[in-house]
Amino acid sequence: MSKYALREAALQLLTRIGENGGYSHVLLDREINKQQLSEQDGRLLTEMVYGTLSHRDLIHYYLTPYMKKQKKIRPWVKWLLYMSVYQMVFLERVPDHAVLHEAVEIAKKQGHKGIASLINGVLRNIQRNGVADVEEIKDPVEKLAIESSHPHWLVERWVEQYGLEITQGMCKANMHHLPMSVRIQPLRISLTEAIHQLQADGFTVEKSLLSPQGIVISEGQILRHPLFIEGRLTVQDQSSMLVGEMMDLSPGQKVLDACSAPGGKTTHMAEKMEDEGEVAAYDLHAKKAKLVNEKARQLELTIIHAKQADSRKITDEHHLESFDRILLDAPCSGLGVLRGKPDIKYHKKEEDIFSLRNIQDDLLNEVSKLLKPGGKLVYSTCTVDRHENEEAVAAFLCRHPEYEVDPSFTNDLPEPLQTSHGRSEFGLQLFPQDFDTDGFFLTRLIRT
Ligand SMILES: C[S@@+](CC[C@H](N)C(=O)[O-])C[C@H]1O[C@@H](n2cnc3c(N)ncnc32)[C@H](O)[C@@H]1O
Repeated sequence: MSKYALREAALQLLTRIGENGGYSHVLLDREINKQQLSEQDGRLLTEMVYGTLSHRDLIHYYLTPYMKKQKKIRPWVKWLLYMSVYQMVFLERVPDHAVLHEAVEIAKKQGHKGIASLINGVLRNIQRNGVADVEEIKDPVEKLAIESSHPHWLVERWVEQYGLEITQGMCKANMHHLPMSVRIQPLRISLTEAIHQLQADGFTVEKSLLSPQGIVISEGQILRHPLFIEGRLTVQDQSSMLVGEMMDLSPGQKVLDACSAPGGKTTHMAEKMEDEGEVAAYDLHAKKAKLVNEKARQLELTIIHAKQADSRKITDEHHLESFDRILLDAPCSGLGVLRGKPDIKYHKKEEDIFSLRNIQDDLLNEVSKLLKPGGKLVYSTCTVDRHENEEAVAAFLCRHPEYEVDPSFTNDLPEPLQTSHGRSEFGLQLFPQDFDTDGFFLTRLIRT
């Protein structure tokens, strides 16, 4: 595909995602497959789309002084400018004159001479005079929000909860690509064998520090590899692997996974149980519960039975105090998983945190009734927010004096996490910059 056609495709995707909020990874994959793009073209298209989206607010800041006289411009014109400025400022290997020339050509073709001349004027001015320095922004929260293109309310909230330094680390990590990690199905392949096979096939891999089943892949297309296709390994972020590691499972137990789809943690638990015992898995949506059963089949695990149910009423399905282990991997605001999908940070709303917390409280209250005395309950979220994490646990413990944080929780954490600054009396908050993972929270409670 010519560079011009690639830029046109990038512009179409950006306008659609930026204005209508389509899922960037789904639309990008679809475009790459539809156009049958080479690996190199696919990478450039992804770079232009993801790069522009993840730097949206910073680019807007750069453009503002050059757009003062402009009244409203059409969305595609705005995205053409954003995309061009992204390439001029951040992509060193693309010469400015090529970016400028092609932007003007696209403007002529899709609009008219007037738009082409606007694009030409703005981009030439930027080429001549450069862009503003964010250091000029005095307020540190505002500066961080703009330079990392995160919503102001979120940066403010994080700074209040975790301080400026940790927030800076988080925002920076969210601007970078998340390395892919996979989990071996240990009943079907050993870690050494999997690493050996992947290396022999040209992959660059290393063992995870957080799970003995985890492999971090820095080079190589795992989704096309036979080990993945045959279900000998599955894709899972290392932070999520921690859950299976911390459930303290053994063969023969009866386990509840209250919010299970798509089944990453359900299958991990069944592996830890050597596929002996029972995992009752639920999800609010029937279609999603089906995904859990499919994943279990793919990985050749037989003890998982997933069904649709609202786990806020799960005591309708089971006897009280009947499970050895319970996992509540709760629906959450997802503020820990902003890095893979650069546009989702713009759609998050602070009020969602409060409505989700109500659901988390209801779920915790309900599932906790099903745990046997002496049993263990893991509560986890893929978010970074005290209200949904530490505070949710603290409030639960107040309401349920029969529960406490498992005193051996910290000692059982993998070695690198034992001294992590995210530990508190209520659990462990993993920040995305700590181990280059998603942001994640987990804790283990016991019923005394
Ligand atoms: C964080 S995701 C779970 C991810 C899953 N544990 C995994 O590792 O693959 C939360 C899930 O909870 C489900 N959910 C939300 N509210 C629920 C409810 N009231 N009862 C059961 N499931 C619910 C959502 O549909 C979503 O699939």
